[in-house]
Amino acid sequence: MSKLWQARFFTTVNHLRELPNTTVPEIAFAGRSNAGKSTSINILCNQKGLAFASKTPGRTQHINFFSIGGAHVAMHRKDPTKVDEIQAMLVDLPGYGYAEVSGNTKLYWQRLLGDYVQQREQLAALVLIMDSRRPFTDLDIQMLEWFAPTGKPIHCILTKVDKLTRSEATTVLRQAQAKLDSYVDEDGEGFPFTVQLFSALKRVGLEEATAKIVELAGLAEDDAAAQAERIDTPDEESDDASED
Ligand SMILES: Nc1nc2c(ncn2[C@@H]2O[C@H](COP(=O)(O)OP(=O)(O)OP(=O)(O)O)[C@@H](O)[C@H]2O)c(=O)[nH]1
Ligand SMILES: [Mg+2]
Repeated sequence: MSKLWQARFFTTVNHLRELPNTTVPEIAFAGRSNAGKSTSINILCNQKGLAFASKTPGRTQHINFFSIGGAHVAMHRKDPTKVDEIQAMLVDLPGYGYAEVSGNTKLYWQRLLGDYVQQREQLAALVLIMDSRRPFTDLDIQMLEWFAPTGKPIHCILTKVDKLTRSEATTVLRQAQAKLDSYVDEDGEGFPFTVQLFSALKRVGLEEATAKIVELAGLAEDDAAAQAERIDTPDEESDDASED
């Protein structure tokens, strides 16, 4: 059972000033409207109705936070003792590039998204969800370039691969990898960008995505630490246990 399965709805945010004052790592899911962000969150968390997925593009219009750890947090949100138990947050961002929203609304959301990804200290990594049939649209690139200067990781998920043949999928993955490798900073250093294929429908790449997100959210160490505690490992065995 993956840690992500514990996810619960935490809060919805419409303005930056409403962002929760939690300090745990956040993993945000960004991507074009209809790319499959909400569906991916549901599959990763093994809960059908957690994030609201829809056939209608532009469905997720607020920033939705899902907490991991901390029993019944949704009900005890105001109770700091419960909030303390939260270990990480998954964040479902509104999709961009949705043609039907008016210019002003679009600008408002674009700015909110930009500010959130560039300024949110708690944000540990970005998961960039892209339709494998048309990855790296202009707005995806903009998102990538907004976030790259933070030096934090971006994990690209090329979803809906069930719509591609095996050889198409292989090509798409190779091209995406090359695209990400082409980003270098002023010193010629690459960025911590990774990419994988995924299908929520066929559950392709589910294990890989889970492991990656658990790692990025800092939940992997927690798991290892909890396990060590349970087994009560003597000191001399924990060669790589780096806590002071
Ligand atoms: N074939 C296929 N369809 C998928 C997959 N993942 C999502 N979809 C479909 O894509 C549509 C959009 O999915 P959502 O998860 O709502 O997309 P979103 O990125 O959250 O969209 P917004 O909330 O508008 O930003 C839905 O009809 C999903 O059923 C997949 O892996 N394969
Ligand atoms: Mg959505």
